[in-house]
Amino acid sequence: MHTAIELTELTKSYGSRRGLDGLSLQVRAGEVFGYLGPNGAGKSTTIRLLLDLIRPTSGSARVLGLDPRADAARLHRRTGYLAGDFVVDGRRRAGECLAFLARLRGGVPAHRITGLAARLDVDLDARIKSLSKGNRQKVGLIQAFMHEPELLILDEPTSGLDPLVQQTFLDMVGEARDNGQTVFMSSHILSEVEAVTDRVAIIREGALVALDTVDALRARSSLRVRVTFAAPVPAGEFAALPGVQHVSADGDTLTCTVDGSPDALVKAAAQYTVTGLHADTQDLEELFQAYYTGPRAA
Ligand SMILES: Nc1ncnc2c1ncn2[C@@H]1O[C@H](COP(=O)(O)OP(=O)(O)OP(=O)(O)O)[C@@H](O)[C@H]1O
Repeated sequence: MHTAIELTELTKSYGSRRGLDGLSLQVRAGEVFGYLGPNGAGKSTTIRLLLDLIRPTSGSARVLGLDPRADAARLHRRTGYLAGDFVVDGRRRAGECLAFLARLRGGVPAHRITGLAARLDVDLDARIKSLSKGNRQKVGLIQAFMHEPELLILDEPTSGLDPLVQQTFLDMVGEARDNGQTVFMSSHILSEVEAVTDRVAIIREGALVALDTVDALRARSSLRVRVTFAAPVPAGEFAALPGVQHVSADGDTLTCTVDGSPDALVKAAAQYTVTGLHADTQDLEELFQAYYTGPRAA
């Protein structure tokens, strides 16, 4: 089986509100897939649909080749799920909760639980209610990873984790991939997950706006250019060039962005006396901001 998750025209309406709007995408078996989008984009809605915690208004989802609704019990045994709002009985000790969840999953070797707890620095004897938000999140991660499921579905797994623990988490994800497991994880911050993701989908207002590798998305970044001339130049002439946008002139300095080749810009600038030239690419976070706020087009 080469497809771990397949969404076809998946739509979820909450009354008149649209949670998800005809979303189609495929997650390949064995990949680490980042699911990104701003708050309210529909990430948790998608994840809840995958686990049959809510039902679609129309369209369909297949997970590990199964129907989330008809095959829910079989599917839940083969997946590890971390909810965005992971909650367990606060009066119980972390170790008791994990042992209980391990039994529900048909048994997990004790060393898997203690090993993950040691790695993430979780006190298994502590009562859940005494744990900080970050430590509760770590208990959530342990229960998702402990049975080495074929598919991990993680909703905002890095939320509340300090940078050191985030790195441990990323290592765990990398090891899961090496082990042949598939990881589908949501985040609204690309930099927290880009190091381990094979591909990322960016969604906004319930629809897909981009799906590619991080490198390919990076290659789509615009070039930011600042040219200084010996004397002021007519900005309009540059604004008309292919791919050149956001042109502004300040005295003898012209700034703009360029999509694609800068050839036309360089040739136009060469008609005048150039005294300085500076060019750099948008950083990834800026690019993502553009996806989050720019026109809704894939
Ligand atoms: N139970 C619900 N009832 C009504 N509207 C809902 C419900 N759940 C989600 N929505 C709406 O659906 C849209 C998508 O929400 P969702 O929680 O899936 O987004 P998200 O991408 O996970 O956001 P966040 O990053 O803030 O968790 C939002 O507009 C939200 O207000």
